[in-house]
Amino acid sequence: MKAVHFGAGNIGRGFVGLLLHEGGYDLVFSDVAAPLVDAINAVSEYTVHEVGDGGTDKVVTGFRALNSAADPQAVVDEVATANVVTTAVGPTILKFVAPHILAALALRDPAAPPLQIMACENAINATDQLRDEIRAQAGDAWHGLSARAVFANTAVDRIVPAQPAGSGVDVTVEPFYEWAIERPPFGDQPPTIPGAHFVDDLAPYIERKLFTVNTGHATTAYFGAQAGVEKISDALADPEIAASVAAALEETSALLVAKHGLDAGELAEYRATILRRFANPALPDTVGRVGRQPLRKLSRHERFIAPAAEAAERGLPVDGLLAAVGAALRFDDPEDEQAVELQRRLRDETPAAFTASVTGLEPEHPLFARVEALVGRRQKELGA
Ligand SMILES: NC(=O)C1=CN([C@@H]2O[C@H](COP(=O)(O)OP(=O)(O)OC[C@H]3O[C@@H](n4cnc5c(N)ncnc54)[C@H](O)[C@@H]3O)[C@@H](O)[C@H]2O)C=CC1
Ligand SMILES: O=P(O)(O)OC[C@H]1O[C@](O)(CO)[C@@H](O)[C@@H]1O
Repeated sequence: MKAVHFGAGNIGRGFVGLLLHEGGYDLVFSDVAAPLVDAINAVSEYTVHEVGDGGTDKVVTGFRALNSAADPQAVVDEVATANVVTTAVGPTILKFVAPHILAALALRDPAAPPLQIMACENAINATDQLRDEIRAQAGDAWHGLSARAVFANTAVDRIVPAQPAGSGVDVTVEPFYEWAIERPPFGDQPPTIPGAHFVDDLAPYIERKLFTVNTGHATTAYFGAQAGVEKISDALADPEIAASVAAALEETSALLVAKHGLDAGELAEYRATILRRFANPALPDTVGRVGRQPLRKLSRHERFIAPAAEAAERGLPVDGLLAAVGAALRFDDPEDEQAVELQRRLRDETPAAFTASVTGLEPEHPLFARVEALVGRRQKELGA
């Protein structure tokens, strides 16, 4: 069995690649970073170091790497004969992966079992986004190709920080992980990934994950950055920041209870677990990494605006989430392109135009005026 995984970065090597290896797949990594591809091909094994309580070392073997920028045809050929394709490239990069998969489907033996495709990104229905991109790029040819692949959405959860210089291909991760995958697209032949669990309806899982782990993590990062703290675990040790994170997460939990009927007590335990994970002092994680790409994180279907909008529509409280949005608007990291663009746009756009274009909220939405007011406040701080 063969799996091709696009994106040999932190989550690619430290989580998806590891679980595919444990499932018995030969692994082909595809990436565009030539030094990383060379480094992977220079070793015959790498180690995933789980740090913190209960962590162990896991060794991954049976892999190689291809550079899809230098040799796209080699990637297409591998995908054409693979059983599974996964991605962990970032949701905005899926459109660049799509042409390789499309070309591979055109080459694929029509009698072969359908290619099982799963995007492992922090986004709601990322695999559907990838499928829609492939379908759009295929045009009319899609009718003849669609039966050659099945697409399943997934929710992936493991904290994999930026890796310290000199660690080579090895990856340091937290011990915890969760990989929930939609079962129905596979019929009675799901991929063999013992570390994953298959669910009939992914919506509650992905929203519970994105609106708790990712909302909480990003809230910690933005308040931490505002306080001048560098490490995530240090940020959470500040009682004021911890209270702000707790306030935002109580609101997302209330939404998850109202929307999906999740149990309030179980959600409280889930929140406690993730706060312990963020506080793991052995994890070298920074507010810069966790706060990265604030424009993506402030968009309509993401970890702040999506739950706040739905909560507001239901008349549920949103003060904690809006406070987190206010902190996100102050995220000013010169090394992060989106943070630089965020601060530039805050200077250049009216509060209404900024709110509409960045958050995607409609002017008549119950949340719009409150976000617009936060933007106006930030602009006053900037003297804009
Ligand atoms: N790091 C984490 O803790 C988690 C990350 N994720 C998600 O996983 C995705 C990747 O995140 P990380 O691994 O942290 O980022 P990363 O930056 O470490 O890895 C991304 C990799 O994708 C590669 N890449 C970029 N364009 C590509 C292309 N066109 N084709 C193939 N490879 C390409 C990059 O060179 C890089 O090696 C994101 O969607 C993130 O939200 C999800 C859960 C946890
Ligand atoms: O690109 P993003 O969305 O920040 O992804 C990384 C996030 O995902 C997580 O791994 C949670 O699963 C966090 O470590 C981190 O905040």
